[in-house]
Amino acid sequence: MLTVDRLCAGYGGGIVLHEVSLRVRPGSIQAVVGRNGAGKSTLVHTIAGLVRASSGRIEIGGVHVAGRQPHRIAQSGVGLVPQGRRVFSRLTVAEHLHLAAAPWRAPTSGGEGWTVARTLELLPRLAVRLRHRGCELSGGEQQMLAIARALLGQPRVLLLDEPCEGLSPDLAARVRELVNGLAADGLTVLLVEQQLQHAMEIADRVAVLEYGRVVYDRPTAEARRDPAPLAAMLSVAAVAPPPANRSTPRLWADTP
Ligand SMILES: Nc1ncnc2c1ncn2[C@@H]1O[C@H](COP(=O)(O)OP(=O)(O)OP(=O)(O)O)[C@@H](O)[C@H]1O
Repeated sequence: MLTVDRLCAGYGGGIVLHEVSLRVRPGSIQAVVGRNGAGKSTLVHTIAGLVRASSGRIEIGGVHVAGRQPHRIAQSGVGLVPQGRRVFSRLTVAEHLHLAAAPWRAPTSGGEGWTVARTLELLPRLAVRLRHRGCELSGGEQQMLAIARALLGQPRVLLLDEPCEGLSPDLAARVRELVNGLAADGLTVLLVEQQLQHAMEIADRVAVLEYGRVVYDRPTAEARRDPAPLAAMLSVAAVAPPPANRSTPRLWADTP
């Protein structure tokens, strides 16, 4: 369970997040949408410890982690897939994976844990690119690598900051399928998305951030039944397709 309670955070004394509260259950996906500059990245960075919370609580499985160093928060079971992937251009895929799979990282979820072999099974495209450097990968491959790297940290809470940004519609749909499968396996997922429609395809709840405040947070099914408030907040058509089946994680094998 990820609990964020009246969280305030910002930069250089300025406040960006104003008393943000969210609760994300294990095995569920909480989408956070909002306009550019609303504070979505600041929220995931604060949960990951990259931005210091000025007040409020962040709990992972009931343990208060706000104020800890980022590596301690990662050890508590928080994995971050950052906006823009942030893969190292000069390191190979194999080097990224072996660095991320540090042996001190025991599974925090009590499950079998993520190994390099298991991530390659989930994301077989990476297996054929092991010797390629970050700068030689396509956008989709870089995104897979960013997700694999986060999984190797043995997260029980996965934070994804616009993982579909810049991907073709087909690849973006596969990333969503993958995220959906990870939630089906029990991960707690907080997904920052620009596209409301895409968020609603897989999320259990949708929250809207506006000027750093949560102005909407409802189950997706409810949002789908009454899309007008969301549409008004985001100035978009909030018609979404029915929920995706969350049963089996699908493999992502073919060429992106
Ligand atoms: N490192 C930083 N230093 C100072 N201000 C920052 C920093 N990062 C973000 N901000 C400011 O915080 C506010 C929220 O930015 P943030 O990146 O969290 O928004 P966002 O909702 O993720 O936007 P986008 O959808 O464009 O990625 C903005 O006003 C931004 O200028």
